[in-house]
Amino acid sequence: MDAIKSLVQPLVGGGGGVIDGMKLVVLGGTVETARRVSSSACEEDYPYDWLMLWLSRRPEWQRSREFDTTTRSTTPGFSSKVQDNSFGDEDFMDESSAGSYWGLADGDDAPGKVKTRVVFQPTFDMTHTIYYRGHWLRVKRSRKSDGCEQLSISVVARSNTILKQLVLQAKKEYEAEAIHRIQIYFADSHGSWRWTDSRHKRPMSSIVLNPGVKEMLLSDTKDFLGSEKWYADRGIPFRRGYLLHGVPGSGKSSLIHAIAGELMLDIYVVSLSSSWISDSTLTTLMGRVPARCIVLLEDLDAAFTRSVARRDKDKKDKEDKDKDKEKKDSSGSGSGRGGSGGRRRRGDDSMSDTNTLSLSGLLNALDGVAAAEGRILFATTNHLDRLDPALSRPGRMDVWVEFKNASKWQAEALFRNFFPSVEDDEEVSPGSSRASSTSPSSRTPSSADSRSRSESISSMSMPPMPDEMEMGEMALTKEEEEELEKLGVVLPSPPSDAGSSPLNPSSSSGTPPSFPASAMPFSPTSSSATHAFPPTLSGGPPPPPRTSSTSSFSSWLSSPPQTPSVASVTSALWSASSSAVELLGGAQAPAPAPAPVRVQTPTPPTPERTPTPTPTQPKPKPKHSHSARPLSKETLNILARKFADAIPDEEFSVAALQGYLLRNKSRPFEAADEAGRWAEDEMDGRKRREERRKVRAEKEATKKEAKEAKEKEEKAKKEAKEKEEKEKKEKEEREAKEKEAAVAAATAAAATTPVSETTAASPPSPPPPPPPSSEPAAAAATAAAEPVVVSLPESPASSSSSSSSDSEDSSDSDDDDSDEENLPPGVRSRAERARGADWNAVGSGWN
Ligand SMILES: Nc1ncnc2c1ncn2[C@@H]1O[C@H](COP(=O)(O)OP(=O)(O)OP(=O)(O)O)[C@@H](O)[C@H]1O
Repeated sequence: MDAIKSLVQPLVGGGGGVIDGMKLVVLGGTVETARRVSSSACEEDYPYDWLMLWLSRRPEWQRSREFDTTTRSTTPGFSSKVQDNSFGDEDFMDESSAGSYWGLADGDDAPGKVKTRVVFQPTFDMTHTIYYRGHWLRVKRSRKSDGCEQLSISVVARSNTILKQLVLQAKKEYEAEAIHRIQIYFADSHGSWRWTDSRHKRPMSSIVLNPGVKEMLLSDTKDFLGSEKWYADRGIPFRRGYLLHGVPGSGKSSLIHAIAGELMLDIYVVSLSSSWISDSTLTTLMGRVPARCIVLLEDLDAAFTRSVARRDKDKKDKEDKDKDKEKKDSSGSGSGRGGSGGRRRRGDDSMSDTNTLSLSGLLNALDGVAAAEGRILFATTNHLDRLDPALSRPGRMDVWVEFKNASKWQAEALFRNFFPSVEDDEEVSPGSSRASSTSPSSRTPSSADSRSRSESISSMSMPPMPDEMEMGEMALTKEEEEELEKLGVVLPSPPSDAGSSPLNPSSSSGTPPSFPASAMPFSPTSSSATHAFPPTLSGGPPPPPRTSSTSSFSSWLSSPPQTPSVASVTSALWSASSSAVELLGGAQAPAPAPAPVRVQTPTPPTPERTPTPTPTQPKPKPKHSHSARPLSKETLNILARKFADAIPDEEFSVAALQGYLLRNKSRPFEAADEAGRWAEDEMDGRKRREERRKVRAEKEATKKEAKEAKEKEEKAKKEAKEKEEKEKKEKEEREAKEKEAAVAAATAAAATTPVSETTAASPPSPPPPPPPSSEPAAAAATAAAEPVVVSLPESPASSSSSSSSDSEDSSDSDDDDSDEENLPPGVRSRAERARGADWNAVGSGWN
């Protein structure tokens, strides 16, 4: 309402009854004729992307005092660099082509200076007014409560044609952009696909593989996409898988990128080595890919390695558990320890919960019920030996292609592709890529043909628009109307001529002027109904439209689908290179589900090598330091051959050779001349590195052994010490027990002993002395069994009685006693001395 008021205000001006009445009329009419289109980024709503791209190109934002800028747009069609994008190679940005809509660009051409591209977008929660074809449009970008971005464009007009035109134009511009680019989506840990990057298509001709390989793959994928009916008729799931395996840097990702460009398919990447990947996440992701796309599973071996590691871990856990149980049983206690062990294990389990992709989970995601149909699956691995044979089942990985280090043939082709030739420069038409004409493979019918078609599609899909300012509100052409109908674009019709709108005969005057994005089924194809795309997070856009891509692609494949896929593969293979490709499995059999086709990197034709002539042409001086001057074809051939001769066969990856050429990009002659030395240096360096690695490994092994020996020794020492301490402790415990027993016995004996002397005169009985050892204790125990006679010191008064008792107790010492009686006073007899000793022994306990 505010918007309308602001528009009407200048017209109606100040107050007054008549004016107020007029205001009401105008306002009422305006309300009735206001039209709005809105679109949201979170839903599967392509128009959001179309409109955002279109808006960002509007010159208004550059004049506006309120706009948002970004250097990282989520809108496909904008080039962006994303840190976590590990897919493929560097994408060189074409600044000049971007200039038209990158509002601000650093105009400084200083070499090496990084340019920052800035996109202008409507500010959030601000209403912007832009002029389009004689109408003022009001644009509002807002954020909904669920965090999704929403874009509303409204216009005050009698009909909604202008909005339809706007949507169509935005769509065309978007598609014209998308036709040169492929979109890359990465899986996230929530099981959703996030739009991550948009890349320029990579020409097939820039991929240097031995003859026949890429042609075979391209033709096979095309055949597959055109064979949907064949699969449906036979009830075979419409899926095909390609396994690319081999050394790193050999072009696996690059080839997938190029094929995606040729087929105009987007790429959905999942890295199976991600820490969060699990069976359920992968299944969800696989069920959410659109009907036509390339799914790329990177590091396929990670799933298997982890499965094995997990099996080992489970085994170890089980052993640990058993050990714990045994310990618990034997000790009869230790519940605390067991408990903590249990807690620890649970902790480990919860960690592995985030990382539980299993082989069966992977296989299920590939061909389970939830797996999407129509997708082309590419999987890459550097470790074929780690994969499970279960993967070769049809529908999982049907074609296996091996990638090796660069052959001489590849080295030569790479060199020729890398440096420009004069002839090529003359041949190259403005705007076409050099690489597409230089590579011999670009002249193969399939890629050249498809490229020219895509170019014609591109030029067809974006007709020059008439000057907007002068056009005013135009009627839609018949084609536009049909296209809108196909798209299912439904816009509210004006109440006055609702029934008469040729575009929307079905829409009634009751249609609300504003409607949610979901009410606009812009989905380009009917198959998009199964395109269960999840809401992307943080404003990532849904997959871009592929309407024209798909339809134009089907026009490429307008011939009836090739029936048996294997046959087509076979023909593709043999036509590509009869000697180059080896088929494993029944290629002749009209098998509905073809056996995996294994393509080994073919041995390239070895050209008759004549001694490489030295190019006679004087070395041209490069005009620019960053690129070489074009060479004559003859010179280029000579140099390329020289280069290939100097490079040993299958020693270096293509990526390594490319790195060398990049360092010499302005010096083709030197690049060819010095290649031999570079290769030698590299191989020497490799040897040295290998030796260093060996020495390091040996050192580490020795260190490890020494450490283990030391640990063993320390453990033995510790065990011996523990044993000693344990024995000592046991001995002490035993002694203490014996002592207790002795004391108890002595106490018991003392309680039962008849005292032979009057206790009145006796001193208080002393506590029994502790037995020094077990023997005295035993003696004491024996003694306790007999009555103890305690001899007291003889008092003069009792000497007679004492002597009488002596005479009774020791009859064998009668002689001595009688002798004693005869002894002079002060001289003690032997017996008396002995008694004194006894007395002392007894009395010592008192002192
Ligand atoms: N066969 C090839 N043709 C053209 N360029 C290649 C080829 N192989 C490698 N390259 C170049 O080397 C770089 C790395 O290539 P790419 O990522 O495709 O290799 P890869 O086999 O997928 O490696 P990895 O297994 O490590 O992922 C890229 O810049 C690419 O342009």
